[in-house]
Amino acid sequence: MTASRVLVLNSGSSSVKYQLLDMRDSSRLAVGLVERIGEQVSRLKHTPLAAGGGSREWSGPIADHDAALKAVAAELAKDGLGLDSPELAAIGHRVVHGGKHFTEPTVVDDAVLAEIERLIPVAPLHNPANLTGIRTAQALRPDLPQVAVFDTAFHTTMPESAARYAIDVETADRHRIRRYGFHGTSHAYVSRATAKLLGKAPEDVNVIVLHLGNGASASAVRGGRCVDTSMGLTPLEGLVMGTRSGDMDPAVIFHLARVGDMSIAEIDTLLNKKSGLIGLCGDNDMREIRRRIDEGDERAQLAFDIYIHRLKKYIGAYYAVLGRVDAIAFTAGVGENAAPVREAAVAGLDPLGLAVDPELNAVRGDEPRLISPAGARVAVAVVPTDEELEIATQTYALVGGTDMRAHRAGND
Ligand SMILES: Nc1ncnc2c1ncn2[C@@H]1O[C@H](COP(=O)(O)OP(=O)(O)O)[C@@H](O)[C@H]1O
Ligand SMILES: CC(=O)OP(=O)(O)O
Ligand SMILES: [Mg+2]
Repeated sequence: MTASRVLVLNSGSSSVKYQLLDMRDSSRLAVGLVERIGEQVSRLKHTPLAAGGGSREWSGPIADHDAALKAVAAELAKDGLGLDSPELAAIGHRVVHGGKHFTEPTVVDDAVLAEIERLIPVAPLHNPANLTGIRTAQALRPDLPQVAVFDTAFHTTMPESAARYAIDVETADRHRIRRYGFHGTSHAYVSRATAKLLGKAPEDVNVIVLHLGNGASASAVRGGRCVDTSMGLTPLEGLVMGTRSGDMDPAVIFHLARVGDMSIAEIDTLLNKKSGLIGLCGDNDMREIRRRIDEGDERAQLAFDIYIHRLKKYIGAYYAVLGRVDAIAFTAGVGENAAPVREAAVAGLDPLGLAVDPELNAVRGDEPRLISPAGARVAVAVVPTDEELEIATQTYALVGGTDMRAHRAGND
């Protein structure tokens, strides 16, 4: 029996999403989520799809990502899908910051671990959790290849004109300050899937991808290669997000330090965790914000308007960067589910060939779909992302499994 399973771990600052896949047909054997790690009550939800059973939920304290992964391993073992299985070929890890160095999925060794650790200052919310996930997985299965798939990799094709900040070149180079971009696994997957939806090869289409989750980013993809993206040195730049400010005058930071008497650590927390939608209206969940707007809540409406204004600016900017745009693709939690966000983001852009058909926009579903009117110059699409499948596919290909690229969205 050849090992054909891949476990994918997507460790966030306070959560772990995981999937166990059988790469012979890319089917999911189990999926799950551990949330609120480090809080008094953490929650684990495990769904053993292969076993046909329903979801199991568990609440209780899970102190850190090490404990979280051990709890996941215990749940998998209950269904005979434990990490000790000889059918497991590799474990694939989402690693958020890979710097300039990692342009491809990489089998983890000590040097790779050291580099991920060195990048912690530029991804303080994400890289420590990614590292713990890898180390715990290594301890559980020292014989298995651990593969790191980097959020930054897809963006390494950006030209210097997009990747560099206009600051002193020597200072920037000394501290490796440049725009790296994130959510690259999603931007890559979704731009390919969008080309497929249009019945074209990725090389032949220019796409603006809007990844709108809790973290949010836009990218301009020309012929399958990223030419610009909205996140920068860290995942703080760009769009308005659930808890992050996105773009603002950097002098706000000096002002808060000098006049507001705040420390750098306090400002960091303010901009990363207490800004964006939650800072503007007290909620970071778009469902809740829409509910409040329907009740006439003005703060929620203003937060929504600021979110949309920024999104629209990026659509315009990337339209100009690409020159010719074939499609705009909405993805991730907000992009896939929030029809009012999609409608508002393209409202008034008819002169650019952009419009949304209200009936098509109201359709819900898991499949990629067009929401622009028939005959529109630019296709507007909802394209569900699947970072876990993409990580599994890249991981399996790297460790010598059958190259599943033909099965990936957009390539078959
Ligand atoms: N039905 C829905 N309507 C509007 N927004 C939704 C819906 N479902 C999820 N969301 C939004 O998606 C967000 C989470 O997106 P997701 O891509 O899962 O984020 P992340 O991976 O960054 O945790 C939630 O904060 C919520 O605002
Ligand atoms: C990089 C990033 O912002 O990731 P997430 O959306 O998972 O927080
Ligand atoms: Mg996400």
